[in-house]
Amino acid sequence: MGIDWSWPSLTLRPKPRTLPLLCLSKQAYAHKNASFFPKALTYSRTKTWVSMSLFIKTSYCQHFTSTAMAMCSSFCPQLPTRFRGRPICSFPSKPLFSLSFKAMSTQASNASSQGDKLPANLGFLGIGIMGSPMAQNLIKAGCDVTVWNRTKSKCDTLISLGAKYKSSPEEVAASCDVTFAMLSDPESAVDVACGKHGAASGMSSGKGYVDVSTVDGATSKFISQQIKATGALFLEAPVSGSKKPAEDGQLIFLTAGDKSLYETVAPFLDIMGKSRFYLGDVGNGAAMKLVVNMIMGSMMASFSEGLLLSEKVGLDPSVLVEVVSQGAISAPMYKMKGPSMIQSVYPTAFPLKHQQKDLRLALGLAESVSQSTPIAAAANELYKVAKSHGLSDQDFSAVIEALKGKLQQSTK
Ligand SMILES: NC(=O)C1=CN([C@@H]2O[C@H](COP(=O)(O)OP(=O)(O)OC[C@H]3O[C@@H](n4cnc5c(N)ncnc54)[C@H](OP(=O)(O)O)[C@@H]3O)[C@@H](O)[C@H]2O)C=CC1
Ligand SMILES: O=CC(=O)O
Repeated sequence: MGIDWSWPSLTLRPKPRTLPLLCLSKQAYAHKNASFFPKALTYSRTKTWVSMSLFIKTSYCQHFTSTAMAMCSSFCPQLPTRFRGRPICSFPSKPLFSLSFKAMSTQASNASSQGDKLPANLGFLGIGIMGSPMAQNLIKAGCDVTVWNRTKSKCDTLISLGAKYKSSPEEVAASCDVTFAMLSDPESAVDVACGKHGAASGMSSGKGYVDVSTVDGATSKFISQQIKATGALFLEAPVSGSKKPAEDGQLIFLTAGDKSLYETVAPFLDIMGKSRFYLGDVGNGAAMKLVVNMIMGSMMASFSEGLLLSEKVGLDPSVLVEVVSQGAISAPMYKMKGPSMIQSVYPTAFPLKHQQKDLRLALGLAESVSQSTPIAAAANELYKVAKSHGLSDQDFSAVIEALKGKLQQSTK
């Protein structure tokens, strides 16, 4: 086996004082203590965890060691929660500095012989706006990734980066230990998981299926049943965070389902994301995601009204964006999307059709528990109007156009 003993490279702030701090090993992972420093646990192309010494800035040491100790004492803390007593685990998963690994040692036999076998091959189904950067981050981290997408050409970049390609979800699932899926909506998620030549046909005991698409709980439970009927494990793991967070590995995973699969895939979630929540039974991750996106859809609709109203009364909407950004109602979304909305430009990060789908599903969730959600219902109508104006594939901030249409009609 080719062994390259060069040091992992480390990005530090200017002129750091450095000192040797610790050595992480597969044994650390076996004791479930290594999650406090996920980027240090890199899975090599030769299918093993690596031991490595790290050098970090002196001033980080106190924070780092106390964090490490806290995480060692409790890998999976039960945080107080009002969510119907469901267990919630949250892990901020980014270290205080970034590492890029040039080299790995090769001790593959040790890892598997000691029962801490980790997934060797990852599958990724659905190479769209989100799936592409997520899979790319896995590949760049050294994972062995096999991809499939309905439109094959979207896999080309990933293949050029080293991904393998299979011609059906079934073949991907059959050849991989864990398969991730990032599909548009409930219909496509079911089709890819359970349809003809779907992933379930290639699943079996010892494998895992992680659905990161945004779907409703009923859909997720159906997929879970189909996957688990094969003997495999299932985790729902929708993400909060858009195209840029996906590119930057800064997503927030909202997971639920098989806890052992959650633990198995945690290092991979940490490559793609900045934090992860384990929310208990299948359906809870979907519900959390829908509530978050219900709020987001209403916020964007309200922001759109504000931008247009400010302009109509003679204010500069870009000053409004600045004022909002400095106050208690600030949200990164306003500052990020406001300037382009003022220019009537909507470069797609989160397609409007997906935001409307999420509002529709959230309203269904609310109805299932007789919760009144009039603001979200009104926002949903606005997104439906925007869709009917042909804006489905624009960014969801294009919802402002639906209000312009109404204003134009009402002033005629
Ligand atoms: N974009 C964002 O900011 C975020 C999106 N999400 C959620 O992530 C999911 C994916 O979103 P995103 O990547 O933006 O969407 P895209 O529209 O870019 O990608 C959708 C993917 O689903 C595939 N697909 C759609 N229909 C089918 C079908 N019938 N059979 C097989 N494959 C199908 C598409 O394949 P093809 O290329 O062939 O069309 C594509 O790979 C959605 O559930 C969305 O709500 C969550 C967080 C953020
Ligand atoms: O689902 C969209 C997001 O930005 O999160």
